Amino acid sequence: MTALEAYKLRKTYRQGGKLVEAVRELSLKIEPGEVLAFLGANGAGKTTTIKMIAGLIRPDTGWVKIAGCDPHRNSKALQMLGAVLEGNRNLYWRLTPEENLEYFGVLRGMNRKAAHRRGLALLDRFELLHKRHTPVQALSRGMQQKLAIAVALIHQPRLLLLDEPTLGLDVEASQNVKALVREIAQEGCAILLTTHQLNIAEEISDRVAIVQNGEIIALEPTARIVKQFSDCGYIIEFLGELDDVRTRKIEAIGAVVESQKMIYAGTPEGLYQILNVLSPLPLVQVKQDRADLTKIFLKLIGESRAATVTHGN
Ligand SMILES: Nc1ncnc2c1ncn2[C@@H]1O[C@H](COP(=O)(O)OP(=O)(O)OP(=O)(O)O)[C@@H](O)[C@H]1O
Repeated sequence: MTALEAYKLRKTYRQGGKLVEAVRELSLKIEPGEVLAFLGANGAGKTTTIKMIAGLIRPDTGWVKIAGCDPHRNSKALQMLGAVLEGNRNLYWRLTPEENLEYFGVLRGMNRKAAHRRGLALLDRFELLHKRHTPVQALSRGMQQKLAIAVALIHQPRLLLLDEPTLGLDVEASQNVKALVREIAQEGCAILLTTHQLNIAEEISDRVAIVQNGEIIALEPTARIVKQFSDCGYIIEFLGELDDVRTRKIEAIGAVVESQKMIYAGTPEGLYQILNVLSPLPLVQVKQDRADLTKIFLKLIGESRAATVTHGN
């Protein structure tokens, strides 16, 4: 059974007398064992979507089903959901890992003994068994993050929501969490992952959804999207200041402009148009580059913005 189905979700907020359409007709599905990376710039609508999926915000229209159950109508859906949403705030800092796991297991409807047993198994698997009696506040950040994921898995959910699981972790802790995410998926849990670290998304996701202005602008297998875009990325480095008019023209072609550099993943014709607009600023180099998710993301966001400018909305 499909682990997550979200259908035409829509949410509008009222902000200082103005309406903000945070999410508009957003649909997605995740199958068991699949990791979907949910990507988007700040304010794109990711958190609002995830909160609607987690049953924390009611959509204006549309619906969510977790393993066939709507979290807004049937509390059973929440038994099939695990979430690590805002950092590791799902933990009690003064309690030990063992106590946290048992507490949350019972809260999710498990009997105490079963929660204890599963908690110990998770601690063992997450290499935290030696810290089981240490208060959470005295654990390292990486350990806290692993524990937060363990707590979210205590009741063996079908769907795990992970918000920035590797943020602020060092290289080793980050590798550790990435490997765990893959393992959890291999055991059949579906994972919806949000991150701004696109290299992480590229490494561990099966599919990528890119959201902009509350809408999905790309939803594809990660390998396919990277392959599809390979060899079509250009980095253009130049000297001097680019004025606003020329910046807007170049953005309208679909490039993403940074300081003294722009990234364009389009056709050679588009590249020449950009060079024309740039002229007579001195060029440092124009190089073709292997596609990675960062460039693809910038390209799609750039194109989508260009389309918005062209259509004038
Ligand atoms: N409680 C709220 N009241 C009013 N507007 C809100 C509220 N929450 C979010 N918004 C607005 O909705 C839009 C989408 O916000 P959201 O937090 O879902 O984006 P996001 O993709 O998670 O961003 P980030 O990557 O910065 O966390 C933004 O314009 C934001 O300002």
